[in-house]
Amino acid sequence: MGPTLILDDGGDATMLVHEGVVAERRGAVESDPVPGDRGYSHEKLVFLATLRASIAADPRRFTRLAETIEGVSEETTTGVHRLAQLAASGDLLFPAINVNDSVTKSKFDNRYGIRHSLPDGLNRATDVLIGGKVAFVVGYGDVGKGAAESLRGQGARVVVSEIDPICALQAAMDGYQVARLADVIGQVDFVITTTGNVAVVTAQDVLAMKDKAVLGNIGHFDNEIDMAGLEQVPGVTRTEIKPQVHEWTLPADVAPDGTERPERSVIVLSEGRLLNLGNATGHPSFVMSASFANQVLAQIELHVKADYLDVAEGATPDVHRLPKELDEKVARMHLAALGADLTELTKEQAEYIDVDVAGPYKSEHYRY
Ligand SMILES: NC(=O)c1ccc[n+]([C@@H]2O[C@H](COP(=O)([O-])OP(=O)(O)OC[C@H]3O[C@@H](n4cnc5c(N)ncnc54)[C@H](O)[C@@H]3O)[C@@H](O)[C@H]2O)c1
Repeated sequence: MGPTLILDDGGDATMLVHEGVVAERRGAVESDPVPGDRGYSHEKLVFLATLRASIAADPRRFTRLAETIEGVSEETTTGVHRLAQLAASGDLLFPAINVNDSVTKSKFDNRYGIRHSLPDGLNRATDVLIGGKVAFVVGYGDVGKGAAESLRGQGARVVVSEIDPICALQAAMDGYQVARLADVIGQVDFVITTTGNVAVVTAQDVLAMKDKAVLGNIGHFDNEIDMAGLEQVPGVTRTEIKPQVHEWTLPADVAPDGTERPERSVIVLSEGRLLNLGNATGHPSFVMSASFANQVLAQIELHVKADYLDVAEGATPDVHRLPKELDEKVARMHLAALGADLTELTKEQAEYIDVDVAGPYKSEHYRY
């Protein structure tokens, strides 16, 4: 018997099973994309090569696996996005629990974890002083909020870009300059991507960067910064300063506005992959303890087949969040280690605000 549960981070194992089933049904794996194609990345090539090798060795491996798997719990924003796409198209093969959107995951790991591990990565990689410099954070979601806060804490002047007006307004109200990357790129010393989106820093953006500026991604894949596009720039060279730290020398050229630009270079961290993992040791264990407690609870829910995971006759599986009671339980379990004393509701207060003394204390749509 094969595995019955997947515990995923980024959706790779889940996608391998789903795309494996499709490829086995078709008897072939899709052809490799080339630089410039939608979805091209080094990871995608490795993914497709893995599928090809699997089908050659065992043409029904993923079909069998999909039959025994009872569900998946997913750790991160990008993986949840992929699950949501599969559920929307009716192609999700088993129920999924979105661990990322437990409050005790995304509002803690994505924010407070990044607040620790972003400066850790920058310092270990470069030891460049952050104070007094200009730092640009692309995206102001949970990861962007932690990134901007940590850079400001180091004394940087932080500029944020957003495509979502709510997050852009939050950034402005938090006191950050909100600007488009292209408008200020020539003045910034650090560019950090936090979006989980594709090509938010293009090769043209890199060409416009200040000499010796530092560029890093703490969002997701190496296509968030268009690394494949950067490699294609004529005359560009890459020198390894130390593992995971590369100086990309850009040839003298003429900018789109006609200005002549001399030879210059930018420092790219972790080859465009997650810099807090490549240049440092990721998040500290305490914040990951909250994330992994959610994962353990989600795996138990899948194993015992909690009622809300049932798939109705004729319906397709869906993506669920953990019940709020369990989210509160994770937080409750971490309070004592920080010396935090929780106030207990009186029965009268609980009735007044219409909750149970034991929780949950907030409605599902409360945003924290
Ligand atoms: N490095 C790590 O350790 C770590 C930890 C947690 C999450 N992540 C990853 O970080 C990424 C972001 O996670 P999150 O929880 O902050 O997600 P989120 O959805 O809360 O935030 C992403 C933000 O990026 C914005 N955005 C999208 N495209 C943009 C663009 N072109 N320009 C500017 N802003 C843009 C969105 O509007 C959104 O506000 C995900 O890929 C997630 O998987 C990484």
